Amino acid sequence: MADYVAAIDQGTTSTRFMIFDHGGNEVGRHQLEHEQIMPKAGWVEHSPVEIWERTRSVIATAMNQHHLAASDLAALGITNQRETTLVWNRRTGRPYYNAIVWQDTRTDRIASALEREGKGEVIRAKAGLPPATYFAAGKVQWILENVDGVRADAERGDALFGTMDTWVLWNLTGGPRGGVHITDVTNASRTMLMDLRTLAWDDELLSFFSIPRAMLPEIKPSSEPAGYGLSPDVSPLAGVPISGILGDQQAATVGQVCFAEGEAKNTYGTGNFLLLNTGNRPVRSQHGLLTTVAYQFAGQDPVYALEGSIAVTGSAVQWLRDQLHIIGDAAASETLARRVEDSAGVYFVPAFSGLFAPYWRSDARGAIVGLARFHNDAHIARATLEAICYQSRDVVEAMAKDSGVDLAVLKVDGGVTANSLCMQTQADVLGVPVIRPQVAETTALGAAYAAGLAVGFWRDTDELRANWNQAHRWDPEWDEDRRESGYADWKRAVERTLDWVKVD
Ligand SMILES: Nc1ncnc2c1ncn2[C@@H]1O[C@H](COP(=O)(O)OP(=O)(O)O)[C@@H](O)[C@H]1O
Ligand SMILES: O=P(O)(O)OC[C@H](O)CO
Repeated sequence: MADYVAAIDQGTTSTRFMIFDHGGNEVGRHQLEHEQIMPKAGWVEHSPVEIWERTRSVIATAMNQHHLAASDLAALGITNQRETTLVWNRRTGRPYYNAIVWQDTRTDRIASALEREGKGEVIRAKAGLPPATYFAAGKVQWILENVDGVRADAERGDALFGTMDTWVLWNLTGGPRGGVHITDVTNASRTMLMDLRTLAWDDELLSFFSIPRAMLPEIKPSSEPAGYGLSPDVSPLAGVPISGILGDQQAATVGQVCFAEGEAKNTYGTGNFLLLNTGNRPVRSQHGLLTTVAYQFAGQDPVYALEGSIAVTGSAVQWLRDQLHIIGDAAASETLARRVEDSAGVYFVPAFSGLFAPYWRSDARGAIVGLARFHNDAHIARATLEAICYQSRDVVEAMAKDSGVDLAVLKVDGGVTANSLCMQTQADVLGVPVIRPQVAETTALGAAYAAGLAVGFWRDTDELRANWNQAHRWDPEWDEDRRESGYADWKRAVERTLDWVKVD
């Protein structure tokens, strides 16, 4: 059998192709960023054509750089930024409009109308999600209502809806010449259109958004033993089965080997996403968390998770770099923040896209509070890192209330975990140790695991567990008084951001 398994990770800021060996070690990678298109405040778009080109390019470059051929790969997995939505023409392969990104808030009126019309409760009960701009269905509705010709094409079955997994897979399998139009249960669970118990598109939910069924992909498990075939004219990987598909946060859950009920991970990327495995039953949150499918391996029952999604964490660091210009790169946030002992009473609530979990307030906007003339850029940098940690505490508290699980340690991964000060602060703010595995790219690894399990490259999840090794551990240092007074002030700061924009 071939020695490696690879994964495409189509993320919010970049697309990467990663190759792993049987021990779960990285063998090679290539990564390219794509443009963040922001035509108006609150709007965020990506060019699907650029993303598809970048996908082809990262595959070809990584394979060439590491002198690998398709025959070296046993399987390929796909993982993706979730909820980001596009609609394209089946015959031409051309998108009707840019992809509308998960952070985009243009559908706030659609979301608030659902609540006003009493449909919110049905969506919560069936899809496990609160009506919010975050999820895909409102974005599809917006495209159907605002882009000429899409609705008629959608009703005829010529206009196809997909999240990034679907778009990338459709193109890899031939595009207009017979591309496979599917998604997996984890991505479908982020649309507001799938019933979590039947794992099928739901007619009542479709009717809330006036979405024609003909435009929807078929829902599949997260792993597919037969795999989907790559088209030889689009990729050097022809012959390698695509046998795993998972949304990126679910993939990180698999990569962090959270296979038992009660196991959790927190990923720190553009946003933060804490997922707790709740076993084979969907748990309804009473505290602002989402119910979502964690994964479904072929022939097995689905495994569900409670999720705390935070919209802005690593992207607040990017904001310091790109908009305030107080740091040159993300890593400099640590150097700058270390120039001061603490944030000296400054709190930064980066509610750029409203607030996600556990608040779900699209009327919130960002604020920096507690400023005096004394404060400088280092205090702002420190407050930014603290905000990442306090937002995570908000979801950890909600998780404990919903599930009764008090985390003894927090398993972390993602770009921000390179910031040791931030991880130390996370341990301090939570009062539990924070641990990071040796392979920090758990998202791509999880997609590779799903693909490799499907084709027998890995025998079972026990074999994957043996691959997990701790690389770093941060233990709490703050005393209880500092921890609790800091958190109480954070909650006061959050209050200041609410009810800032008028949605209706
Ligand atoms: N040393 C660092 N300190 C703080 N933030 C960082 C650091 N390195 C990267 N980041 C942040 O991590 C994010 C990228 O992480 P990544 O896991 O690649 O995200 P994504 O998968 O969302 O694209 C960026 O938002 C960046 O600002
Ligand atoms: O691409 P990331 O890592 O920012 O993840 C985005 C999430 O999937 C959004 O739900």
